[in-house]
Amino acid sequence: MLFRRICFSLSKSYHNPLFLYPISTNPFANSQSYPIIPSNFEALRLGFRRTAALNSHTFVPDNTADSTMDGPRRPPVVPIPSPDTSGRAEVFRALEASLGSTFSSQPIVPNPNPLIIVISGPSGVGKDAVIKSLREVREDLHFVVTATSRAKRPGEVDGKDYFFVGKEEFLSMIEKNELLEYALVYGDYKGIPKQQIREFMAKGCDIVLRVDIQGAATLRRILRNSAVFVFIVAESEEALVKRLIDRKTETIEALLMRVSAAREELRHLKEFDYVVVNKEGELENSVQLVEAIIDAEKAKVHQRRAVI
Ligand SMILES: Nc1ncnc2c1ncn2[C@@H]1O[C@H](COP(=O)(O)OP(=O)(O)OP(=O)(O)O)[C@@H](O)[C@H]1O
Repeated sequence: MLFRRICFSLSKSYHNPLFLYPISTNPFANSQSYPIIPSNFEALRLGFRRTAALNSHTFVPDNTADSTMDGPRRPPVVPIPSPDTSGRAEVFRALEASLGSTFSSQPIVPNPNPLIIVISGPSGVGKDAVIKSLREVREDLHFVVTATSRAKRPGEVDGKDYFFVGKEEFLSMIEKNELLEYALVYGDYKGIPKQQIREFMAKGCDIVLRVDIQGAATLRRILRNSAVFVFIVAESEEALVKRLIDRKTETIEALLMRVSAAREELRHLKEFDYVVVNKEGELENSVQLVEAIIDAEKAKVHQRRAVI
């Protein structure tokens, strides 16, 4: 009851700072040019007058003004010509003069921070397929090339498929803390070079990292919420297994290992920020959804900020 009374008396108070907020804040104002004096049009519109006795952000109701929102208005101190009869520049200047400040040409919102997008999911769900299509439609993304200690296979291109570095060099990269994350996979090292990420983030590019579930878990520990984690999944276990069989790239042993690992890997879904169900024959929709996730992340008011 006491709380309600306080709220009621605050809402009645003309000294309530919330009540005054729209007057004292002008998001378009360039405060370098003129001091912001919210004295004329806006104040008159709301039926306030400025008082010298109170501080510059404080106003009291002007009983001489018409304080109803829809009633007749007092003309602004600086007459503003109608856009119907005057040029845009003239109306623009009059609006500035009336507000007592110039309109800034600075962007209202700064450029979004470069984003790190971690794409992961069980084997065979379509990570590579999604990334391949994404590469074609988004030029502003940098797809990180992983470093590996394994030998180059026929047809592989250094710097495109992997950075092929010898085992000695890889160990030296670990020693110098040059890798964001690394793992020993079937006797070969694989890792993400920090320098490559730094270089492209400095150019304003968003970064895409394609890692397995274990890699994603490690990156989550390192990057926490500064990166966005996307889990790609097939619509069903059955669809996933059929896709892997059709790919014809695995031996029977490898196939069995991948499908049994996939079951366990699906449990990690909750550690991700987004899930994309890559349905059979609907690869394009999945790519569009990943794009929408990136766009939504770039439009966030509270941006992620990754420091590598
Ligand atoms: N939406 C889809 N519909 C039908 N086939 C698909 C779809 N997405 C991917 N594929 C096919 O499924 C197979 C597995 O996809 P892909 O190789 O991209 O999986 P992956 O997640 O990268 O697997 P891995 O982790 O084993 O490398 C490929 O043959 C690919 O062309």
